[in-house]
Amino acid sequence: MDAFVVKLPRGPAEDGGGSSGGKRPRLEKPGPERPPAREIRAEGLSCDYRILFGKAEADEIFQELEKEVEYFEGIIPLQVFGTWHKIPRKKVTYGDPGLSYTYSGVTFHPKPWIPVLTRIRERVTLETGHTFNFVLINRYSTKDGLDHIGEHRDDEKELVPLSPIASVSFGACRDFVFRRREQRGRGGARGPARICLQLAHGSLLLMKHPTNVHWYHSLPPRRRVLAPRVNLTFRNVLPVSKRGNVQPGGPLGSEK
Ligand SMILES: O=C(O)CCC(=O)C(=O)O
Ligand SMILES: [Fe+2]
Repeated sequence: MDAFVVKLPRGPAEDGGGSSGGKRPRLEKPGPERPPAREIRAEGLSCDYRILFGKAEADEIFQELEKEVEYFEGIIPLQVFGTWHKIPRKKVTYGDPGLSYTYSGVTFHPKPWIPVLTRIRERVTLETGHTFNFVLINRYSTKDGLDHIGEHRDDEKELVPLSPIASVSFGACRDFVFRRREQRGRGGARGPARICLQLAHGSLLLMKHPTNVHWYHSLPPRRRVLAPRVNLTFRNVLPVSKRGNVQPGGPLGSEK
């Protein structure tokens, strides 16, 4: 059996303040609305998962996201093994002025921050101690559960090296699957090859280095999930002046 399912709601209790320690202010105490944070660890994988927003606040933010976020219009090309496709979801980026990233050879500039995104970003910073200058938003629609994101790593050269990625989800709870980059074989002596999480409404998954070096992740199609889902990945993008020789098509490219 190669799949390892992390049953998030019933795992061992962790410190609700996250892993980076220090003197960060602690938010409300874990309670029925706010279960304790959970560390997810495997060889080369280090993530923290927690409920960041209780249901009422998550509902309110989700509604505001649905009203205020303006997704990129038209067909966003996705090149997989040399063939062009339309991405199977909606997508947009927001961020600090002057940043840019290249997707399948096309350079995009993020839209300026809007209040609902600033609110989420500030809460993520308060909770994790990390700051972020950019967010990639994916919306998986209601139509048939087939909207998805294929297997990829968030390892673009435009990202600040070693910086974590904070993934915040609203709406339908969907499976999120990590798959180890190197299949080691020989009885799986090095731990699980796959880890499946369920990312709940209002949750935060903090993906820390070196997760995106050693593990791919995906959000597979789920025909039975008919409710929409919005996911925000907060990132740190290098200002253009500080970038090395970034290859066109590489940054935030491949499946994204
Ligand atoms: O929707 C998700 O949970 C994952 C999104 C993702 O992996 C990405 O935007 O790079
Ligand atoms: Fe990703």
